[in-house]
Order: sequence, then structure tokens, then C-alpha cells
Amino acid sequence: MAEIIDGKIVAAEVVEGVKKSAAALAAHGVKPGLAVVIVGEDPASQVYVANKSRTAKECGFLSVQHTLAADTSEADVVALVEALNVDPSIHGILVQLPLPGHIDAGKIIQTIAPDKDVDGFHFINVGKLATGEVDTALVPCTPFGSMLLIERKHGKDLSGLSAVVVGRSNIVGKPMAHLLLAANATVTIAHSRTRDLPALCRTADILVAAVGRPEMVKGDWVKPGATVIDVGINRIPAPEKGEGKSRLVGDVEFASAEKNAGAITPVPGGVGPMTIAMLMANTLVSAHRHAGLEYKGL
Ligand SMILES: Nc1nc(=O)c2c([nH]1)NC[C@@H]1CN(c3ccc(C(=O)N[C@@H](CCC(=O)O)C(=O)O)cc3)C=[N+]21
Repeated sequence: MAEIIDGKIVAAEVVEGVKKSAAALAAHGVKPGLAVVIVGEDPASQVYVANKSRTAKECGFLSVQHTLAADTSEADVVALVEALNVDPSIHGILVQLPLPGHIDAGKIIQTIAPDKDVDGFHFINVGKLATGEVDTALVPCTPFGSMLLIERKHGKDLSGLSAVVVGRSNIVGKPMAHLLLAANATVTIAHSRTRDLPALCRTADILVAAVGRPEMVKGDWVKPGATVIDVGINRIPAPEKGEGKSRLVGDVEFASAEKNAGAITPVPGGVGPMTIAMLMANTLVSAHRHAGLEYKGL
């Protein structure tokens, strides 16, 4: 049976470090500020938003939330982001995705000042990650947090290890692959058009599932002893818990996968809490950079 990697514990350690560093920043008269912009009400995002503002306050940050009506125009969202870009009290801007269909998410993301882009989605940060300029980049929170869990298990140098990332999104799959590559892993990105996905997954020493399909990765896809990082957060009906009830599952079929894996992240309590912790870490890094200070954390 696999070791269960407890993301809540590692995330709490990260948050503890962020809290201490934020307190030290206060001596320089700097308070990290995080602004979250939400357009409309996406129920799947509510948990995330609540966890995020609670953690930001716990870290001693300024935490500002702008909740806009679902029919807000693209121009109005652009104007808000531009105002936050020049607001000196704000060091991190996160525009909650998905956005309503009439708003071009790409346009909004590219409007965010790259040095406040705590999601790491702006072309500048994507390019820096891809070219190894990580010291001045902001790295996407979910892959960054996943990488921290992988480091706990394998150290910072993944030389000789093969990693398979299932999923090629700009938000998780691609940046995850870049981080693994930067750590010297041999990386394959798999997706819906990959031939014999189970066989490919069985070659992975490190298997990252980020496809958004509930329990798609089965136990017999997992190489014995492999490290499995489950990025999926899927809410599925759970009639056994009562009528209208639901439960969270990952992209990995946990019960079968934990029999083969050497280590595995659960859902909930794995990558999710790490995403929040890294958002705090990125906001702290940004606050340091804006103040001309160096952050020697993480
Ligand atoms: N611009 C943007 N950046 C994001 O990073 C972003 C986003 N938009 N839109 C929504 C998704 C989703 N997301 C989550 C992060 C943590 C948990 C999390 O903490 N999950 C708990 C779930 C706790 C529970 O529901 O019981 C866990 O996995 O343990 C969930 C979801 C970030 N997202």
C-alpha cells in the first residue's frame, strides 16, 4: 500500500513560512496584498475562493475580493485589472477562471501586469518558465505545489526518472512538464490523442494526472512503486451519502491506484491545499520584488 502524501500538512508548512516572512516584511512597512476578481457565480469555484481568502488573512495579507455580476462587460473587467495593476497596495492579481463566455479569458490574463500575475498565466511568465528564467517568473500555483510534493519524495534532482503528465492544459499540464524537465526528469505529456495511455502511464516513475475526468487513471496504469500526483478535483453525485449529495474525487481511481503506487496524493487533501499555499507564496514573492527585497523562502 502506498504512502499517502498529505498535502494539508505540507501546505500548512508553506503557509507557516509565508506567515513568518510576511511578519518580517511588516518591519519594512510592506503588507502583501492579494486581489481576487470573480465574474459571476461558478459553484465549483466557491470552495476555492473561501479557502483562499481565509488563508490570505491567516498569512497577514491584505485580501481584497471583487465580485462582479455575470453580465459585466469585458471592457469593465479590463478596466478593473488595469486599476489593480497600478494599485501599490496590491502585489497579486488573480482573475478566477472560468470566465463567462462573452469575456475573452486570454485577453484578461494578458492585461494583468506580469509582475502581479500570481497565477503565472501571462505570456511573460509562461515564457520565463519555458526558458528557465524561474528566478524572476511567477510559477503557476498548482504545478508549483505539485512539484513541492514531488521534491519531498524524490529531492530536487529527478535525473533518471521518467515522468508522465496526463493533460496538456496551459494551467497545469504544460507548466508541470516544464517544472519536471527543469528538475531533469525525462518528461512525456500525454493527452486524449495519445495511443495506449495505460501502457505509457505504466512507464512513469512520477505520474501526474491533470485531465479533469473523474477517476480516469486506474490502478493497473500505475507502475509499482510510482509516485502519483492527482491534480483532479471533480465533484460527482454520491447518492450513498443521501439524496442530492456529492463527493470530491480526483482524476485517479484512488482505491486501486494506492495498491500499486509507492506514494499518492489524495483528493481532497492533496494538491488542492498546495495550490492555495503557493498562491500565498507567489503573493509574498511579488511583495518582496515590488519592495526591492529578496525572498529566500521555499
Ligand atoms: N485564476 C484561477 N486560478 C486558480 O488557481 C483557480 C481558478 N482560477 N479557478 C478555479 C480553480 C480551482 N482551484 C482550486 C484550488 C484549491 C482547491 C482546494 O483547496 N481543494 C480542497 C477541497 C476541499 C473540499 O472541497 O472539501 C482539497 O483538494 O482538499 C480547490 C480548487 C483553483 N483554481
